[in-house]
This record gives sequence, structure tokens and C-alpha cells, in this order.
Amino acid sequence: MTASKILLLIIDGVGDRPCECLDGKTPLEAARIPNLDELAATGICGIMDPVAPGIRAGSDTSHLSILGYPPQQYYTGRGPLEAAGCGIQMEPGMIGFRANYATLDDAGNVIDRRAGRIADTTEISAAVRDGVDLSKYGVTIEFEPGTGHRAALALRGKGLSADVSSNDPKITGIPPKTIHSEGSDTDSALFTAEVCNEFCRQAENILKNHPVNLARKAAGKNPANTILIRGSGVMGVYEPFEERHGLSGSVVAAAALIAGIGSSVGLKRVPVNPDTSLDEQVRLVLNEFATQDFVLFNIKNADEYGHDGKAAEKKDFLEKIDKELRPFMEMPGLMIAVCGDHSTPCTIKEHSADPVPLIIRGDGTRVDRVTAYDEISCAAGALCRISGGDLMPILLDLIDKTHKYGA
Ligand SMILES: O=C(O)[C@H](O)COP(=O)(O)O
Ligand SMILES: [Mg+2]
Repeated sequence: MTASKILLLIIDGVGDRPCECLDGKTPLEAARIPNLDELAATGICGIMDPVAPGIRAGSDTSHLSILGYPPQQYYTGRGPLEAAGCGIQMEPGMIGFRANYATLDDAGNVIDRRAGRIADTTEISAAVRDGVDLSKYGVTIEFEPGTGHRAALALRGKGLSADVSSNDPKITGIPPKTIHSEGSDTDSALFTAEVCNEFCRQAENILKNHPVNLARKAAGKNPANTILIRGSGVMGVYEPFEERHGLSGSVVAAAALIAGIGSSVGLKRVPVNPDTSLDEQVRLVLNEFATQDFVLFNIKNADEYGHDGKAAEKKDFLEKIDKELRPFMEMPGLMIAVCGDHSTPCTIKEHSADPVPLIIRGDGTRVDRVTAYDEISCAAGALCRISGGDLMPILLDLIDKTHKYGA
């Protein structure tokens, strides 16, 4: 029997490197993950470069690549995708940005790029959205909270350009950068840079004494007293997933960016928020297979532990994921692909180009000799080393949805 449905489970940031606190093992090697190991032992394994060998992929370029939209051709910046994920209707010509709530000290230096991973920014986001006034530039803003410290900004107006830099210094201990034209120095780029700097200035004024931040300070938490914006871009145009691959599909993702990418390529967005329990998310995914051929299921938190350098917590979270996977393994006719969108090694607290471990398990697949799901075991698998853009064609062939190339 050939499987007829595809689950693409992406454990965000799953890949890692040896961690001293785990006796030199990666979180995956150290984790007790019997279900993932069983999937590896009953499927075919390999390692995958999300975009290409040596390319340190972001979640955005990686998911586009894995979904079959080569980022070299389709990527127009993280901003518009994140904005779409935050519920902003990105119309042609609008410029979108990813935004971080961050913390400045009294000297104006960034001391925390994520404002203590603030959980709920609904109230302060409304204050920024309603308080910033860019009418002197003929520009209006859309500004929506995302997951945790994340948000999205979109600009509407004449003479705007996506060719602007970011004020995110990407490190702490220095002030936010001044946003400038990225190189074209066209009037629109220079104008947009001025608009962005004014947005950040006004936002900071609104946030610094906002009651939410005064309360956070009183509670010893980092206030969300500044906004760092990055990833400017104009919304891209994507051939709908169903036309591209011949599969109806849904996306289940608590991360706004991933939900935004999924909905931008025409996947049905299933609402999930960071508080939705993993077992509930699994139930939502299973529900989708009643009507859909394909589900992208992204689980985010392992990436955050990577960015925070918390190897033991990343290991524990991988064990938590593993406990919820049994219902997928028992669903007849399901082709399960498990991978990551990139590695986020705890030792560097950033993404890396290390390939991610991959399993494909379903009716009819070859079965290799790998018996554990981790970066090293999977490297010995029969899939060998593939790139993200290879995955959908391989999966489509395994569910008998490809056509012979040639006569
Ligand atoms: O988690 C995310 O959104 C990114 O992968 C990392 O972004 P950050 O470093 O701004 O949190
Ligand atoms: Mg990611």
C-alpha cells in the first residue's frame, strides 16, 4: 500500500553541536526519544542542508526552500512574511518588517534583544500602533504583535522602498543602529529610512514609561522599551502550494513567521498560539488530515532554547515533543517526514549551517540501518545528504504523485 498523505514535522532549530553540559552530546543524542528513534529505525534517514551546504539558513529562507520555493528566486525579505503571519494584510507595494521588542539600559544600549522573552505584548503593541503618527510623511502603519517578543510592522504610503537597513545591532552592549538606505541611496530608500527612524523614535517614547513596562521593571523583568526592526521587504508572489505540488495543505504553527509563510503559499492556516499544548496541536494536525493531503507542523521552542544556550532544556523539550508523536505513527497511510529548518547550536546561540537530521517513514519506503534520530546517526542513512529543495519531490514520489521524466 502507498501512503497518501504527508506530515512534514519541522522541529525548529533542532540541529545542534556537542554540548559540554551533556557530556559532549547534542541535545538530540542526549534525549530519550523512543518514538523518534522508532521512526528512524522503521524509515529512511539522512541529513539535510535546508538551503544548500554551508548556507546558514533563517527560518524564513529555510521553510521556503523546504516547501519548494527556492529562496534565491522567491525570498523578498522576512518582514512581509512575518507581517502576514501577524495578521497584516500585505497588499502589493507595502513594506513589511519583522520587529523585536527589546530592552535598552539607561545609557541607551541594548541589553536584551528579546525584552526578557516577554510573553504578551498585546497592550503595548496597541499603544504603539495607535500612538505613532507618521502623517507628516504621508505614511500610515500597521503594527501587530507576533509570538512572544516578536511583532511586525508594515508601512503604507507613496515613495517607499524596502532597500533599508535594520536598527537591530544583533548583539548587546551597544545602541540600536540608525537605519539607512541599504545601498541604492535612491530618494525612496533615503525617505523610507527616515520614516523608519522616526517610527522607532516615537515607539521608544511611547514604551519607556508605559504602565506595562513600569510593572515589568518593578517585578525585576526587562522592560520592552524599544523596538528593533529588520528584514524589510515587499510582499512576494507565490504559486499556490496546491498548484505547485498537487496537494491540498494546512499549516499548524505557533510561530507567526511560519504561519505567515504557510498562508502566503496558500496553505490553510490553523490557528495556534504559544499557549496551545503540544497534544492539542497534534490533535489539530490529525484533524486536518480528514480533509487535507499535506500538513506542515512546525514546533518552535527548541530553537529558542538554542538561542538562549540552554542545552539541557532543549534536550528536555525534545523529549516532550517525542511523547506526543505516537498518534502520527499509528495513522494509516501517512508519510511522515521529520526534520529541522536549521541548526541552532546552544554553543553559539545562533543558527548554523550544520545540516539537520531527517527521517522519512511511511508505507513502501526503503528502511536503512539507522536506529536513532540525531545528527550523527542520521548521517549514515540511505538518504545520505540532500538539500531542502529536494524534500518535496522525494516525498511526492514516495506517495506516487510524480510523473516519469522521459518516455
Ligand atoms: O525566533 C526567531 O524569531 C528567530 O529565529 C530568532 O530571532 P531573534 O534572535 O530576534 O529572537
Ligand atoms: Mg527556525
